[in-house]
Amino acid sequence: MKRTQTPILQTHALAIGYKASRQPAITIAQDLSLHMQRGQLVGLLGPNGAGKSTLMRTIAGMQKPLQGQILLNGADVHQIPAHDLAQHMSIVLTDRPNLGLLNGYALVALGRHPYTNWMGQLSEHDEDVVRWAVEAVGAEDLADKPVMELSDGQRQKLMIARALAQETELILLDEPTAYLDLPRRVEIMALLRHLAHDTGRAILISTHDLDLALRSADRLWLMSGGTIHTGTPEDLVLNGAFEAAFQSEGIAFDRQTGTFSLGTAPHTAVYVGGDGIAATWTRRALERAGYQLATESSASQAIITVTDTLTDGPCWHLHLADETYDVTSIDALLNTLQAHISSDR
Ligand SMILES: Nc1ncnc2c1ncn2[C@@H]1O[C@H](COP(=O)(O)OP(=O)(O)OP(=O)(O)O)[C@@H](O)[C@H]1O
Repeated sequence: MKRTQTPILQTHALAIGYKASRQPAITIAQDLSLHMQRGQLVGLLGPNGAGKSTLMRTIAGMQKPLQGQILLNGADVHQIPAHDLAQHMSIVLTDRPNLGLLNGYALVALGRHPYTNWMGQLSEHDEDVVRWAVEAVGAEDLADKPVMELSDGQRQKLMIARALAQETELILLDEPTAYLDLPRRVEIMALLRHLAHDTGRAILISTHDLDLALRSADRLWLMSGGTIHTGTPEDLVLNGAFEAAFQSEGIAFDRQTGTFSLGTAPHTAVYVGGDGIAATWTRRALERAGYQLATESSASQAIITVTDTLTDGPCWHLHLADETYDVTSIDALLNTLQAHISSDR
Protein backbone atom coordinates (compact mmCIF):
# COMPACT_ATOMS: atom_id res chain seq x y z
CA MET A 1 0.00 0.00 0.00
CA LYS A 2 1.30 3.47 -0.87
CA ARG A 3 1.82 5.75 2.12
CA THR A 4 0.65 9.33 1.68
CA GLN A 5 2.84 11.85 3.43
CA THR A 6 1.16 14.29 5.82
CA PRO A 7 1.78 17.81 4.51
CA ILE A 8 4.01 19.93 6.72
CA LEU A 9 1.72 22.88 6.07
CA GLN A 10 -1.99 22.89 5.36
CA THR A 11 -4.63 25.56 5.24
CA HIS A 12 -8.35 24.92 5.50
CA ALA A 13 -10.88 27.41 4.15
CA LEU A 14 -8.43 30.17 4.93
CA ALA A 15 -9.40 33.80 4.41
CA ILE A 16 -6.68 36.43 4.77
CA GLY A 17 -6.93 40.20 5.04
CA TYR A 18 -7.21 43.07 7.50
CA LYS A 19 -9.63 43.89 10.26
CA ALA A 20 -9.46 47.02 12.33
CA SER A 21 -11.77 47.35 15.33
CA ARG A 22 -15.28 48.49 14.43
CA GLN A 23 -14.39 48.48 10.74
CA PRO A 24 -15.60 45.95 8.19
CA ALA A 25 -12.92 43.38 7.31
CA ILE A 26 -10.92 43.83 4.11
CA THR A 27 -10.61 40.37 2.53
CA ILE A 28 -7.55 39.92 0.32
CA ALA A 29 -8.09 36.23 -0.55
CA GLN A 30 -10.42 33.51 0.67
CA ASP A 31 -11.32 29.81 0.48
CA LEU A 32 -7.66 28.92 0.39
CA SER A 33 -6.99 25.22 0.80
CA LEU A 34 -3.26 24.93 0.34
CA HIS A 35 -0.71 22.32 1.26
CA MET A 36 3.04 21.93 1.21
CA GLN A 37 5.07 18.75 1.48
CA ARG A 38 8.54 18.33 2.92
CA GLY A 39 11.27 18.49 0.31
CA GLN A 40 9.38 20.97 -1.87
CA LEU A 41 10.38 24.40 -3.11
CA VAL A 42 7.16 26.31 -3.73
CA GLY A 43 7.12 29.65 -5.56
CA LEU A 44 4.46 32.16 -4.55
CA LEU A 45 3.79 34.42 -7.52
CA GLY A 46 1.31 37.17 -8.22
CA PRO A 47 1.07 40.76 -9.37
CA ASN A 48 1.75 43.69 -7.01
CA GLY A 49 -0.86 43.88 -4.27
CA ALA A 50 -2.18 40.35 -4.89
CA GLY A 51 -1.59 39.48 -1.22
CA LYS A 52 1.65 37.49 -1.18
CA SER A 53 3.10 39.27 1.89
CA THR A 54 -0.26 39.13 3.66
CA LEU A 55 -0.34 35.35 3.11
CA MET A 56 3.26 34.93 4.29
CA ARG A 57 2.63 36.93 7.47
CA THR A 58 -0.58 35.01 8.16
CA ILE A 59 1.11 31.63 7.69
CA ALA A 60 3.93 32.76 9.98
CA GLY A 61 1.43 33.55 12.74
CA MET A 62 2.24 37.28 12.64
CA GLN A 63 -1.25 38.20 11.47
CA LYS A 64 -4.56 36.53 12.32
CA PRO A 65 -6.55 34.89 9.55
CA LEU A 66 -10.01 36.34 8.94
CA GLN A 67 -11.32 32.79 8.76
CA GLY A 68 -10.11 29.20 8.61
CA GLN A 69 -7.03 27.45 9.89
CA ILE A 70 -3.33 27.03 9.22
CA LEU A 71 -1.84 23.77 10.39
CA LEU A 72 1.87 23.16 10.86
CA ASN A 73 2.48 19.42 11.31
CA GLY A 74 -1.20 19.19 12.18
CA ALA A 75 -1.14 21.89 14.91
CA ASP A 76 -2.82 25.29 14.59
CA VAL A 77 -0.05 27.83 13.96
CA HIS A 78 -1.83 30.48 15.98
CA GLN A 79 -1.92 28.18 19.04
CA ILE A 80 1.79 27.24 19.00
CA PRO A 81 3.91 29.19 21.53
CA ALA A 82 6.33 31.58 19.75
CA HIS A 83 9.46 29.84 21.07
CA ASP A 84 8.29 26.44 19.77
CA LEU A 85 7.16 27.92 16.47
CA ALA A 86 10.62 29.42 15.94
CA GLN A 87 12.13 25.92 16.01
CA HIS A 88 9.91 24.81 13.16
CA MET A 89 9.37 27.88 10.99
CA SER A 90 11.62 30.76 9.95
CA ILE A 91 10.68 33.79 7.91
CA VAL A 92 12.60 36.39 5.91
CA LEU A 93 10.62 39.56 5.30
CA THR A 94 11.29 42.49 3.02
CA ASP A 95 11.17 45.22 5.68
CA ARG A 96 14.40 46.72 6.99
CA PRO A 97 14.79 45.76 10.62
CA ASN A 98 16.66 48.14 12.91
CA LEU A 99 19.75 46.08 13.61
CA GLY A 100 21.69 48.60 15.64
CA LEU A 101 25.40 47.91 15.77
CA LEU A 102 25.32 44.19 14.92
CA ASN A 103 27.89 42.85 12.54
CA GLY A 104 27.09 40.30 9.85
CA TYR A 105 28.02 37.26 11.94
CA ALA A 106 25.97 38.42 14.93
CA LEU A 107 22.95 38.96 12.70
CA VAL A 108 23.14 35.41 11.34
CA ALA A 109 23.71 34.10 14.89
CA LEU A 110 20.30 35.52 15.86
CA GLY A 111 18.93 32.55 13.93
CA ARG A 112 20.17 30.29 16.74
CA HIS A 113 18.07 32.16 19.32
CA PRO A 114 15.40 29.39 19.64
CA TYR A 115 18.12 26.93 20.70
CA THR A 116 20.32 28.95 23.04
CA ASN A 117 20.02 29.41 26.79
CA TRP A 118 18.59 32.55 28.43
CA MET A 119 21.96 34.30 28.02
CA GLY A 120 21.94 33.60 24.29
CA GLN A 121 25.25 31.78 24.56
CA LEU A 122 26.23 29.90 21.40
CA SER A 123 27.51 26.33 21.72
CA GLU A 124 30.21 24.96 19.43
CA HIS A 125 27.49 23.36 17.33
CA ASP A 126 25.64 26.70 17.10
CA GLU A 127 28.86 28.39 15.89
CA ASP A 128 29.29 25.66 13.25
CA VAL A 129 25.76 26.15 11.99
CA VAL A 130 26.20 29.94 11.82
CA ARG A 131 29.43 29.57 9.84
CA TRP A 132 27.77 27.08 7.50
CA ALA A 133 24.85 29.49 6.90
CA VAL A 134 27.21 32.42 6.21
CA GLU A 135 29.15 30.32 3.71
CA ALA A 136 25.99 28.91 2.12
CA VAL A 137 24.91 32.38 0.97
CA GLY A 138 28.46 33.44 0.10
CA ALA A 139 28.63 36.15 2.79
CA GLU A 140 32.01 35.36 4.40
CA ASP A 141 33.28 38.84 3.51
CA LEU A 142 30.35 40.45 5.36
CA ALA A 143 30.74 38.64 8.67
CA ASP A 144 32.84 41.37 10.31
CA LYS A 145 31.06 44.35 8.78
CA PRO A 146 28.48 46.45 10.67
CA VAL A 147 25.10 45.60 9.15
CA MET A 148 24.16 49.30 9.12
CA GLU A 149 26.88 49.91 6.53
CA LEU A 150 25.79 47.17 4.12
CA SER A 151 23.88 47.49 0.87
CA ASP A 152 20.33 46.16 0.58
CA GLY A 153 21.54 43.09 -1.31
CA GLN A 154 24.30 42.34 1.19
CA ARG A 155 21.89 42.65 4.12
CA GLN A 156 19.41 40.43 2.30
CA LYS A 157 22.00 37.68 1.96
CA LEU A 158 22.60 37.78 5.71
CA MET A 159 18.87 37.67 6.43
CA ILE A 160 18.63 34.52 4.32
CA ALA A 161 21.63 33.09 6.20
CA ARG A 162 19.91 33.91 9.50
CA ALA A 163 16.86 31.89 8.41
CA LEU A 164 19.12 29.00 7.37
CA ALA A 165 20.88 29.12 10.74
CA GLN A 166 17.51 28.73 12.42
CA GLU A 167 17.42 25.17 10.95
CA THR A 168 13.67 24.97 10.64
CA GLU A 169 11.77 22.43 8.58
CA LEU A 170 9.66 25.20 7.00
CA ILE A 171 11.26 28.38 5.63
CA LEU A 172 9.20 31.30 4.36
CA LEU A 173 10.96 33.93 2.27
CA ASP A 174 9.17 37.06 1.10
CA GLU A 175 10.96 38.38 -2.00
CA PRO A 176 14.40 37.39 -0.66
CA THR A 177 16.17 37.99 -3.94
CA ALA A 178 14.65 41.40 -4.70
CA TYR A 179 17.87 43.36 -4.17
CA LEU A 180 20.32 40.77 -5.45
CA ASP A 181 22.12 40.78 -8.78
CA LEU A 182 21.26 38.10 -11.33
CA PRO A 183 24.12 35.65 -10.62
CA ARG A 184 23.37 35.79 -6.87
CA ARG A 185 19.61 35.35 -7.49
CA VAL A 186 20.27 32.23 -9.54
CA GLU A 187 22.69 30.97 -6.90
CA ILE A 188 20.30 31.57 -3.99
CA MET A 189 17.49 29.81 -5.86
CA ALA A 190 19.78 26.85 -6.54
CA LEU A 191 20.74 26.77 -2.84
CA LEU A 192 17.07 26.79 -1.79
CA ARG A 193 16.33 23.97 -4.23
CA HIS A 194 19.21 21.98 -2.82
CA LEU A 195 18.02 22.58 0.77
CA ALA A 196 14.52 21.48 -0.12
CA HIS A 197 15.49 18.40 -2.12
CA ASP A 198 18.51 17.18 -0.18
CA THR A 199 17.60 18.08 3.38
CA GLY A 200 13.83 17.66 3.16
CA ARG A 201 12.97 21.23 4.13
CA ALA A 202 9.81 22.84 2.80
CA ILE A 203 10.49 26.28 1.37
CA LEU A 204 7.95 28.88 0.29
CA ILE A 205 9.43 31.80 -1.60
CA SER A 206 7.54 34.77 -2.99
CA THR A 207 9.16 36.44 -5.94
CA HIS A 208 8.58 38.64 -8.96
CA ASP A 209 11.28 36.70 -10.79
CA LEU A 210 8.80 34.79 -12.95
CA ASP A 211 11.33 33.13 -15.19
CA LEU A 212 13.50 31.88 -12.33
CA ALA A 213 10.46 30.61 -10.43
CA LEU A 214 9.16 28.78 -13.51
CA ARG A 215 12.50 27.05 -13.90
CA SER A 216 13.28 26.29 -10.25
CA ALA A 217 10.13 25.77 -8.19
CA ASP A 218 8.61 22.31 -7.77
CA ARG A 219 5.18 23.88 -7.46
CA LEU A 220 3.73 27.34 -7.81
CA TRP A 221 1.06 29.12 -5.83
CA LEU A 222 -0.28 31.65 -8.28
CA MET A 223 -2.08 34.41 -6.47
CA SER A 224 -4.43 36.81 -8.24
CA GLY A 225 -8.00 38.04 -8.03
CA GLY A 226 -8.50 36.91 -4.43
CA THR A 227 -7.65 33.29 -5.03
CA ILE A 228 -4.66 30.96 -5.54
CA HIS A 229 -4.11 28.42 -8.29
CA THR A 230 -1.62 25.72 -7.40
CA GLY A 231 0.23 23.14 -9.45
CA THR A 232 3.48 22.40 -11.18
CA PRO A 233 4.77 25.40 -13.15
CA GLU A 234 4.24 23.51 -16.40
CA ASP A 235 0.61 22.60 -15.65
CA LEU A 236 -0.17 26.22 -14.77
CA VAL A 237 1.37 27.36 -18.05
CA LEU A 238 -0.49 24.75 -20.08
CA ASN A 239 -3.89 25.43 -18.48
CA GLY A 240 -3.54 29.20 -19.01
CA ALA A 241 -3.58 30.15 -15.30
CA PHE A 242 -0.08 31.61 -15.50
CA GLU A 243 -0.88 33.82 -18.48
CA ALA A 244 -4.17 34.96 -16.95
CA ALA A 245 -2.57 35.99 -13.64
CA PHE A 246 -0.19 38.46 -15.26
CA GLN A 247 -2.24 39.68 -18.20
CA SER A 248 -3.66 42.61 -16.24
CA GLU A 249 -0.08 43.72 -15.54
CA GLY A 250 0.56 44.33 -19.22
CA ILE A 251 2.93 41.37 -19.40
CA ALA A 252 2.38 38.96 -22.26
CA PHE A 253 3.59 35.40 -21.77
CA ASP A 254 4.36 33.29 -24.83
CA ARG A 255 3.42 29.68 -24.03
CA GLN A 256 5.35 28.33 -26.99
CA THR A 257 8.69 29.75 -25.95
CA GLY A 258 8.13 30.39 -22.22
CA THR A 259 9.23 33.99 -22.62
CA PHE A 260 7.74 37.24 -21.36
CA SER A 261 7.29 40.46 -23.24
CA LEU A 262 5.76 43.82 -22.47
CA GLY A 263 2.25 43.53 -23.81
CA THR A 264 2.44 46.45 -26.21
CA ALA A 265 0.07 45.82 -29.11
CA PRO A 266 2.11 44.95 -32.17
CA HIS A 267 1.37 46.91 -35.33
CA THR A 268 3.65 46.66 -38.32
CA ALA A 269 4.69 43.18 -39.42
CA VAL A 270 8.34 42.72 -40.32
CA TYR A 271 10.17 39.64 -41.53
CA VAL A 272 13.72 38.86 -40.41
CA GLY A 273 15.74 36.46 -42.55
CA GLY A 274 19.01 35.02 -41.37
CA ASP A 275 20.32 32.85 -38.55
CA GLY A 276 22.83 33.36 -35.83
CA ILE A 277 23.21 35.62 -32.89
CA ALA A 278 22.75 38.91 -34.81
CA ALA A 279 19.41 37.72 -36.23
CA THR A 280 18.25 36.63 -32.75
CA TRP A 281 19.02 40.02 -31.20
CA THR A 282 17.47 41.80 -34.18
CA ARG A 283 14.19 39.95 -33.55
CA ARG A 284 14.34 40.86 -29.87
CA ALA A 285 14.96 44.52 -30.65
CA LEU A 286 12.07 44.62 -33.11
CA GLU A 287 9.67 43.00 -30.63
CA ARG A 288 10.76 45.44 -27.94
CA ALA A 289 10.10 48.32 -30.31
CA GLY A 290 6.56 47.02 -30.88
CA TYR A 291 6.90 45.33 -34.28
CA GLN A 292 5.23 42.05 -35.04
CA LEU A 293 7.53 39.33 -36.35
CA ALA A 294 6.07 37.79 -39.51
CA THR A 295 6.77 34.14 -40.26
CA GLU A 296 6.56 34.69 -44.04
CA SER A 297 8.19 37.50 -45.95
CA SER A 298 5.04 37.86 -48.09
CA ALA A 299 2.99 38.80 -45.00
CA SER A 300 5.24 41.66 -43.92
CA GLN A 301 5.66 45.34 -44.69
CA ALA A 302 9.43 45.19 -44.34
CA ILE A 303 11.93 42.45 -45.06
CA ILE A 304 15.20 42.48 -43.14
CA THR A 305 18.08 40.21 -44.05
CA VAL A 306 20.82 39.90 -41.46
CA THR A 307 24.26 38.83 -42.57
CA ASP A 308 27.11 38.34 -40.19
CA THR A 309 30.66 37.93 -41.40
CA LEU A 310 33.73 37.33 -39.32
CA THR A 311 35.59 40.14 -41.05
CA ASP A 312 32.96 42.91 -41.20
CA GLY A 313 30.55 42.02 -38.36
CA PRO A 314 26.78 42.11 -38.75
CA CYS A 315 25.02 44.04 -41.50
CA TRP A 316 21.29 44.61 -42.04
CA HIS A 317 19.70 44.81 -45.47
CA LEU A 318 16.25 46.38 -45.29
CA HIS A 319 13.72 46.13 -48.10
CA LEU A 320 10.84 48.52 -47.56
CA ALA A 321 8.27 49.93 -49.99
CA ASP A 322 10.40 49.26 -53.07
CA GLU A 323 13.45 50.89 -51.51
CA THR A 324 16.47 49.14 -50.02
CA TYR A 325 18.73 50.33 -47.20
CA ASP A 326 21.93 48.87 -45.77
CA VAL A 327 22.76 49.68 -42.17
CA THR A 328 25.41 48.49 -39.73
CA SER A 329 23.68 48.67 -36.34
CA ILE A 330 20.33 47.77 -34.80
CA ASP A 331 19.98 51.41 -33.75
CA ALA A 332 20.21 52.52 -37.40
CA LEU A 333 17.81 49.75 -38.43
CA LEU A 334 15.16 50.88 -35.93
CA ASN A 335 15.61 54.53 -36.93
CA THR A 336 15.24 53.71 -40.63
CA LEU A 337 12.14 51.65 -39.99
CA GLN A 338 10.65 54.36 -37.83
CA ALA A 339 11.37 57.10 -40.35
CA HIS A 340 9.64 55.22 -43.13
CA ILE A 341 6.72 53.51 -41.55
CA SER A 342 6.02 55.48 -38.38
CA SER A 343 3.04 57.18 -40.01
CA ASP A 344 1.36 53.79 -40.48
CA ARG A 345 1.73 52.75 -36.84
N1 LIG B 1 -2.16 47.03 7.08
C1 LIG B 1 -2.97 46.95 6.02
N2 LIG B 1 -4.27 47.32 6.11
C2 LIG B 1 -5.11 47.23 5.05
N3 LIG B 1 -4.73 46.77 3.84
C3 LIG B 1 -3.45 46.39 3.68
C4 LIG B 1 -2.49 46.46 4.74
N4 LIG B 1 -1.30 46.03 4.29
C5 LIG B 1 -1.49 45.70 3.00
N5 LIG B 1 -2.77 45.92 2.63
C6 LIG B 1 -3.37 45.68 1.31
O1 LIG B 1 -3.41 44.28 1.08
C7 LIG B 1 -3.24 44.01 -0.31
C8 LIG B 1 -2.17 42.95 -0.47
O2 LIG B 1 -0.92 43.51 -0.06
P1 LIG B 1 0.39 42.63 -0.01
O3 LIG B 1 1.49 43.49 0.48
O4 LIG B 1 0.08 41.38 0.75
O5 LIG B 1 0.57 42.26 -1.56
P2 LIG B 1 1.83 41.63 -2.30
O6 LIG B 1 1.28 40.61 -3.25
O7 LIG B 1 2.84 41.18 -1.32
O8 LIG B 1 2.35 42.89 -3.11
P3 LIG B 1 3.81 43.24 -3.70
O9 LIG B 1 4.08 42.27 -4.81
O10 LIG B 1 3.61 44.62 -4.22
O11 LIG B 1 4.80 43.16 -2.57
C9 LIG B 1 -2.90 45.34 -0.98
O12 LIG B 1 -4.07 45.82 -1.61
C10 LIG B 1 -2.52 46.23 0.18
O13 LIG B 1 -2.86 47.56 -0.08
